[in-house]
Amino acid sequence: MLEAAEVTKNYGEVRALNGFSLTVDAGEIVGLVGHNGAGKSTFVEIVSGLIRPDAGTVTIGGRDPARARSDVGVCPQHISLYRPVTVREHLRLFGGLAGLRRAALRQEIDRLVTALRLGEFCDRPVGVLSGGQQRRAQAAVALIHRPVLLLMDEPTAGADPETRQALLEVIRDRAGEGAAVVYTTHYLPELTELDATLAVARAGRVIARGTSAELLDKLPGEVRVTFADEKEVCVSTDDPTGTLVDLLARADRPVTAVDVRKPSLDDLYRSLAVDDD
Ligand SMILES: Nc1ncnc2c1ncn2[C@@H]1O[C@H](COP(=O)(O)OP(=O)(O)OP(=O)(O)O)[C@@H](O)[C@H]1O
Repeated sequence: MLEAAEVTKNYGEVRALNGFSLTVDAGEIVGLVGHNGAGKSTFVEIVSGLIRPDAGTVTIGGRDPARARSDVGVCPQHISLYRPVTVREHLRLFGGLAGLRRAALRQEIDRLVTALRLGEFCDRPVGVLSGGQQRRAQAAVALIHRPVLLLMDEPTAGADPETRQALLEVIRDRAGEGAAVVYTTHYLPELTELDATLAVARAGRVIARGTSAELLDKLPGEVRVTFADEKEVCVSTDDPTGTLVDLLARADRPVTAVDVRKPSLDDLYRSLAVDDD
């Protein structure tokens, strides 16, 4: 659905993207992670058709982003809604612009009002809503025309657990119906909940891609043995079981505790996304 190859984008001296490549299939959720400034939002803006790359290619269902806008739903990192306009009016406006007719538009609005729990504030201007309510409204605007590619740029930033849960459920449902999803976040447990594959960005390119299991498999685990005198031995190892057996066999004092820690998504993030400088 989305194919990006060797995309480069410079802002003056700053190289925001430096050979960024990513493929996302229909029905796939890709968790795009990476430290601040890695290039995630710049990539999302290029795929949205908002800015053009300096080099490289991006296609959405085989088309240029500028020609595929109606296929794409964008939830930008910063709220970009009209403050005096109500949530329902936003949904009518953007649904109408995307070509939804009356009955279909009403049905789609009703679905989103229920799924994202917008009912209580749907007829209030965006400007008077709380941050979490605005987040839900922004997501609804991204989803109203049932896009086949969803670009969600930190959609749950600052959201409370209920808002987060509602957003994740809707995104999972849309992927289940065949939408391709690019989901950027700094909150990695969300990616497990979404059953997302991962793309790790660093310095303007994707440096690791795969399921979390595949990426975690390449990381060492940690074995910790505590002795009766409260001294500890902690070893980073590719073979935790073998290492533990070895440490216990060589122990010259009573052992009071052992702990084998498998690598976590946080370890993965730390190992792959640290800046070079
Ligand atoms: N409009 C712009 N003008 C100049 N520099 C920019 C602009 N947009 C982004 N950059 C720079 O490009 C680089 C990549 O920024 P980008 O916002 O894409 O990163 P990000 O991975 O989304 O970061 P974050 O996690 O903080 O949202 C950064 O060095 C940033 O300062």
